[in-house]
This record gives sequence, C-alpha cells and structure tokens, in this order.
Amino acid sequence: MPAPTNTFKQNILAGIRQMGCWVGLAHPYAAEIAGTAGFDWLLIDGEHAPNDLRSISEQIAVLQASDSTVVVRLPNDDTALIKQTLDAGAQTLLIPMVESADQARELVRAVRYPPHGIRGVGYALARASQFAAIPDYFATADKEICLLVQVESKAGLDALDDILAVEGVDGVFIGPADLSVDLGYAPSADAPEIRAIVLDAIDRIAATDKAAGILTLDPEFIAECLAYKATFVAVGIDVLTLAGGLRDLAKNARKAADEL
Ligand SMILES: O=C(O)C(=O)C[C@H](O)[C@@H](O)CO
Repeated sequence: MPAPTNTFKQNILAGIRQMGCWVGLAHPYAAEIAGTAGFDWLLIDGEHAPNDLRSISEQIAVLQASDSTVVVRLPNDDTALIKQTLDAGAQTLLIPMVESADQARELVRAVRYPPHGIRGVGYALARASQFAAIPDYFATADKEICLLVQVESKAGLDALDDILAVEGVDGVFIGPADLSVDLGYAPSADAPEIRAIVLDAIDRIAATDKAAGILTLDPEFIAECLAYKATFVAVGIDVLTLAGGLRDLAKNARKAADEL
C-alpha cells in the first residue's frame, strides 16, 4: 500500500486548473467549514496566520474528510519544520521567500528521504504513514510530495530562471504583496506595472514543466492569471470573507436601526 496519491500535484503539472482559498483563521473548526466549500485546495497559512505545528496538524486532520487538497505554507524554509509538517500528513508545501536556486535545491533535499534528500525517517509515529498502516510509505512518499516555492522579491524574480531549472521544484507561486513592496509599490499589487511583472513571471513559469500559482481576490486578474496558464490560483481568504461579511452585516443593522 503506497503513500496517498497527490492528485493536486498531478493536476497542476498536467495543466488542470486548481482553484483554492487561503485558510487563516487558524482553528480546526474554521478549517472544517472551509473544507465543505468545494475548493480544489486550501492553504493553511503558517506564515501570516497564528498557526503552529499543533494547530496545522489539527487542521490537516479535520480536512482529511474534505475533497480539498491541503497545502501548508510554512513561515520559512526551516528543514526541521518541513520534516515535522510532512510527518503531520501534509503532502504539498508552499515555502515563502525563495530567492536562489541553491535555496530551492536545499528545499528539494528537505522534502525527500535519503539517498535523494535529508528528510528524517520517523513516519512510523506519524499521520503521514497513517501511523505505520502504510508499510510502503518510505519507498513511495517522495513521489507524492509537491514542493511549491514562493518568488516574492526582486532577488527571487532575478533568480526565477535558475529556480525553474531546479529538479524537484513542482511549482512557483508569485507572492504579489511582498513582490510589490520589494519593487517599491503599494502592497495591494494593483499597480499595472506589478500586474505586468506578475503575468510575465507566470508566463515564464508556465513555459517550463512546472506549475504557476498566485493569490488574487480580483476577478479580472484571476481571469488574466488563468489565461497566462497559472494552474493553482487562490481566489479568497477566509479571514477577509468573515471580517468583511460581519462588517457589512453590522453596517446594515445600524442603517436599519437608524432608519426607524
Ligand atoms: O506576498 C504575497 O502576496 C503572499 O505571499 C500572499 C500573502 O502572504 C497573503 O497572506 C495575502 O496577503
């Protein structure tokens, strides 16, 4: 019995568009709700949401019942945290602020077992092997791991072609807010100059054997990124959907109360 098949990895590499959502409420109950929405993938954000390994693990557990693929973004490229998160059952990782081919190569080694990498062998204790219920986990795990790296700085953009040449990187996600700021623009990533740079990067990624990804809430830019062959596109953020919806509700309630 092999490691679970990573259909998300298969789909993005086959050019089959996967539509996703950011999950930043950092609680399994909220993740469970997101898991019923019908997204192809859900990003558990360990970088900007108040998550730690335990809360990420709890969200992975509840999302096993969902048809959405779990993608976990870690706060950085720490190999120990990569090991722990893979053991917790994540098969797709998004690593922020990747700025060189050397860094990308180290990440490939971190998600692979020896002799092709340095991932520590402890799956017998872990959800990844269904607590040793998958006897062939060690031999089959590497193939089902999907490594996505974030290019979100000028340095990363300058190194994009070198990063794309790294075997074992499956996809490159363009971080629009951080990239905008690093290029001297507002973090909204709405500037036409930034959008042109992002679309050019997506074009360059899609011209290789790797997948291009992005997060944008703007329906027009979503369509543009898909037209440029981005294949993993996040179109929402749970925190903003909740906060915005509650603000509108409160405003309408106040309006109704004041009109009487
Ligand atoms: O730079 C970006 O944009 C991203 O990496 C996405 C943000 O971190 C996400 O939290 C939305 O702001």
